[in-house]
Amino acid sequence: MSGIALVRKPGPRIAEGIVTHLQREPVDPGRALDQHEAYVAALEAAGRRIVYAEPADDLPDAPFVEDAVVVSGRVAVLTRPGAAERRPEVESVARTVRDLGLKTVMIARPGTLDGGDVLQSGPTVYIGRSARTNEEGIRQLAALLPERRVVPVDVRGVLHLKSAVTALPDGTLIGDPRHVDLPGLLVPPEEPGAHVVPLGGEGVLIAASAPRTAELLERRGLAVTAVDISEFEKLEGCVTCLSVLIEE
Ligand SMILES: CN(C)C(=N)NCCC[C@H](N)C(=O)O
Repeated sequence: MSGIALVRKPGPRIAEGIVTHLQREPVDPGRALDQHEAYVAALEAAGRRIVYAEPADDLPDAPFVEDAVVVSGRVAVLTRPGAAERRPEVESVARTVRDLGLKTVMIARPGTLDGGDVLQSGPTVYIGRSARTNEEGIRQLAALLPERRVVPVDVRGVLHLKSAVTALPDGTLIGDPRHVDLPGLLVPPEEPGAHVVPLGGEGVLIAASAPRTAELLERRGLAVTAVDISEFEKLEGCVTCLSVLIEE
């Protein structure tokens, strides 16, 4: 698949990232960097051109780059993250997407929106109503993407919509009905199995912590690549959070 994957390397302060629903565990920055390199290599092997946002080593959660920008076609919506300490991440991501020639628009106060709450599947954009994304953020994103069908979704007990549900290449939603009410969910056998990144065609990227889901998806004819992202999972990250896919 052609296209870009926007990513950002984890910095030495990654272990200080925000933890909301999990018990804090020690995070090894060196291991996180190695895992990030393997994640990037998997996207590259799937044909993506890798573009790095500039390092933001003072901002521990900066590698979760998906929360700073939502890209729809050639429009990049710069977010206003719900956690105030994550807002400084957006400026450098804005520079990168402008350098790529995307038109930038932004979510403005009092709206809050994290990219992790935005799940795009075909013509539909599901937007999580979560502790990070408010009603005004949803309203603004819908107004900025008038050609898309926007579906707000309540999120319970997890950080983001995409902590609970993502989409397979055929549009099937895979996720956990304890956290979202969406019809026709394919329920994965383990929690991190709810997170997939489409790699093009029948390819999907998932976390190595979801081996039974990998088997389930392979039985459905998908080509699964698994990557170990344990250090990011300790900070409530998942495979989607570490990249933004941009079509060229
Ligand atoms: C879909 N997900 C989960 C994301 N897009 N982002 C994860 C951000 C994790 C970070 N420690 C935080 O609490 O903000």
